[in-house]
Amino acid sequence: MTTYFIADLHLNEHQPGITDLFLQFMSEKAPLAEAVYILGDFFDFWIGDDENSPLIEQVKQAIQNVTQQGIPCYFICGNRDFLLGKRFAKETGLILLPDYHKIDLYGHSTLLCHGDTLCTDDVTYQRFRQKVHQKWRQTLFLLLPLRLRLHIAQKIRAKSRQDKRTKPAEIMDVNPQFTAQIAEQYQIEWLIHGHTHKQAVHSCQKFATSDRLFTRIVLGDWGKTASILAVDKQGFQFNLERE
Ligand SMILES: O=C(CCCCNC(=O)Nc1ccc(S(=O)(=O)N2CCN(c3cc(Cl)cc(C(F)(F)F)c3)CC2)cc1)NO
Ligand SMILES: [Mn+2]
Repeated sequence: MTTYFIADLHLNEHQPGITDLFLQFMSEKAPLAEAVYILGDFFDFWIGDDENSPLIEQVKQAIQNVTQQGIPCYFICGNRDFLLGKRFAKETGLILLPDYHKIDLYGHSTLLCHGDTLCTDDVTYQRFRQKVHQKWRQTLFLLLPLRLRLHIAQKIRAKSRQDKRTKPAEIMDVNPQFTAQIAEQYQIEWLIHGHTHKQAVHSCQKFATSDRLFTRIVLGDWGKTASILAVDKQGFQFNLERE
């Protein structure tokens, strides 16, 4: 039996090819899985569970088909789809997980997260994140009419694109010291996350002094190809070597 991990599909209306890759994964691989974990930035943006579109309907149906077969599908929100909530989960059978979630993965103590919380050097982003994760702000935002939320979202996305162009690349990667501290705190061997779009397997030191290591597995973003991490009792592998 295999457990799958995917993240950073950034599903949106303008990239139907990625949606097709997801639908293919959910009809060919997921039904044979022990579990499926979606580790955030699943949608390119998300302004509330009341939003609807053919894309959202199609994706909901695909998830529901799998969860109704008794295959658990878990979701950790990303920096783009942190407003995906209980209603979406109820409609699809998705199980929402907190920002950090520890599991036993075939005998390996493993921590799952999206990865944006590990990018502590990006102070302006962390400030933005802290604000929009405040419950009262989310409640207020979700009370706004959908059209107004869409308008605000477009503005913020444009600003994000601008920031991404101007920020030095290294601050948008995980902070090694903070990541090691999290690994130590949760007492884990494996850390699986997405967000940086840099598919890789890193062997990291828990602390500068100690020789204790942990393995950091980074999921890639989806584009022409999917990035799917498959784990079973023999170990783990990515579906495709990146071109
Ligand atoms: O890699 C890096 C950097 C990576 C880039 C980080 N940037 C990034 O994620 N940007 C971003 C994420 C989500 C969207 S959105 O369109 O989905 N949407 C916007 C409006 N959202 C909102 C919510 C609340 Cl509660 C309150 C408000 C308020 F108050 F502003 F109205 C707005 C809900 C979500 C738009 C852009 N660093 O390491
Ligand atoms: Mn992300």
